[in-house]
Amino acid sequence: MTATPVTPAGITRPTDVAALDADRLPGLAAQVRSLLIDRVAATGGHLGAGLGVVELTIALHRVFRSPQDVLVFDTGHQTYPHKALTGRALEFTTLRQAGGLSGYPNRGESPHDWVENSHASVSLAWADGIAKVLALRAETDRRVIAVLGDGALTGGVAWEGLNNLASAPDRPVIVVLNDNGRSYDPTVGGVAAHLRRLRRREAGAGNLFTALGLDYLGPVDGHDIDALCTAFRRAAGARRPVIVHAITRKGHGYPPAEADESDHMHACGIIDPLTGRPAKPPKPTWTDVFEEEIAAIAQVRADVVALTAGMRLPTGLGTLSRSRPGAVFDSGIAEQHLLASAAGLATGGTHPVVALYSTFLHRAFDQLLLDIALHRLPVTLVLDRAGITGPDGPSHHGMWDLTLLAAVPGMRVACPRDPERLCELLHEAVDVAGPTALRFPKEPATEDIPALTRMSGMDVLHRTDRRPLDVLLVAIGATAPACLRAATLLAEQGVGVTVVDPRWAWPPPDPLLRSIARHRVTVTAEDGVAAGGIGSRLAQAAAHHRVHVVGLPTSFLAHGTREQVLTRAGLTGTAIAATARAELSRLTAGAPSGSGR
Ligand SMILES: Cc1ncc(C[n+]2csc(CCOP(=O)(O)OP(=O)(O)O)c2C)c(N)n1
Ligand SMILES: CC(=O)[C@@H](O)[C@H](O)COP(=O)(O)O
Ligand SMILES: [Mg+2]
Repeated sequence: MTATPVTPAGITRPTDVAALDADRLPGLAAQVRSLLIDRVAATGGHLGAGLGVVELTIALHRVFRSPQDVLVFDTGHQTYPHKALTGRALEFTTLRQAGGLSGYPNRGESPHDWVENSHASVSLAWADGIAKVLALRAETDRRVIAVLGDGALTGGVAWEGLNNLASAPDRPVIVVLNDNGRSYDPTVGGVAAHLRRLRRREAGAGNLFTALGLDYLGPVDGHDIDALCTAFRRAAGARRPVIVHAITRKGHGYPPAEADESDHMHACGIIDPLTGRPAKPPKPTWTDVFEEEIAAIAQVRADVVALTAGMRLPTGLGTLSRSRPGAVFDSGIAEQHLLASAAGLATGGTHPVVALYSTFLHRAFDQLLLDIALHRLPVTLVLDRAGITGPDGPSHHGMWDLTLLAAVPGMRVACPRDPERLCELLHEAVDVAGPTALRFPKEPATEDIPALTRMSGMDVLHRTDRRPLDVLLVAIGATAPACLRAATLLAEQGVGVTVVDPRWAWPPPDPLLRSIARHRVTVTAEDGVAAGGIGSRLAQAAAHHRVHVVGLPTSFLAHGTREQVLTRAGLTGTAIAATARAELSRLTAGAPSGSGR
């Protein structure tokens, strides 16, 4: 009689995986795969990467004893199988929803999760640090395993990791290289070429890893559980730093993902699980607007080139890469290299446009400050996913960029309020002979918000007729709709409101400081941390006037929909209006002014 199939729901802990008869493992893999497809189809999330590591994750949990053995996943987008095999299978109905399962490892969910940061290439550093502390505590019976992708291996900090792991033969970290040949695009650069030669066992390929001093096991079929278990046991027995080179296929086992040449369904929205097609036709996004405009600009500006860190399509460089292939440069997942290479390109007379997600700028701040700004080079950063991204959670919100950018000498920061202004400001930015940045949110392209008038670059969006200049609302970028909503609420309460959009939010246009001086109260709104952001710098610049900053708290904001997170953070029209009212009341009562947030 055939045994009943093992379902992930029946796996409450990794030892359940280890205890299974080997002939039941293919069934378990099939069950995990269908769980991922069914659940991600219903909620949206990452798919291709997780499908590619189902067998690899089963093998990890058969050979190693998590959490006694430490499993560190790089980037973390591929950990849905790991979550399914560590007792969370039933929670996938809440995936990436407020209060529900995170799309990345999360220490609050499970002792089997270690690194919540979804930024690539740091798993080896984490593993190195954990191995060191285990050695200090003489806990030599615990193994440390880092699982990183071939894309993550194109990041410089991964090579810093290999360098350090190789320096400590007595601290045996096991590196599992999940090589599916893809980042989003096929992985680029010399590392990718070397991995291809190793995959093909080409004679004379050499081996970068053994040359550094690690043992190398592979290439191993990353979908053969038995072969993987054998390799992992050998790696564990080596008692020295070792890399297991597993060859996997991104999207494996789900034909729509396997057939998706763009990125093997790396991430998807709500889809029909049978076809893999979106349940609803996708709406045009800000990224789409940028994609079209940068291609149009580059058609007439031969000096304009575009740069990406392994994210050509997600950052909207697809059209340009097809219309002018030589104008788009992909560094791999290497933002620090990307920005310093932009400095080199700019020195040579081009105007580089560096397309990044806002959150990934953090690791290249030094290159922005001392390679680009110090030399006052004409580089434009286009920061997508700025502000609250939502379901991707705290390590993906693009909420620190304004604070970082405003601290850079000579930096000019454009914050378009709508797609029309995105196009306008992009054209202006590529004409600036110095460092500029332009940022926009992850959401469908909003309706254009026309201005009543423009004063030296600053747009006036609303004025309450026949009312005094009680409140000035300064809308930074995508907060304009919320500020206009606040103006309506305040006007209903008899408050005179002016709403302005500086467009170039930093440094502030002169008319903005004059407007602040003319109004009783100023409230600024930005989808960036309030501390050190545009508003607090305006407050500083207009210190003798009442400026109240509505912005995001300096804290890590959990995942949820963008609207839920913005509402929780008080970045809504109602909350902005309440801030203005409270300040006016304090003024009227002669009470001391409240501090900015
Ligand atoms: C520093 C950084 N830059 C960009 C990204 C966006 N990103 C997420 S996954 C990914 C591709 C990762 O490729 P790989 O490591 O090979 O994993 P795979 O998806 O193939 O399993 C990228 C570029 C990121 N998470 N971190
Ligand atoms: C893990 C990672 O960094 C990317 O996959 C990111 O989650 C994609 O974000 P979008 O879905 O907003 O393109
Ligand atoms: Mg990969």
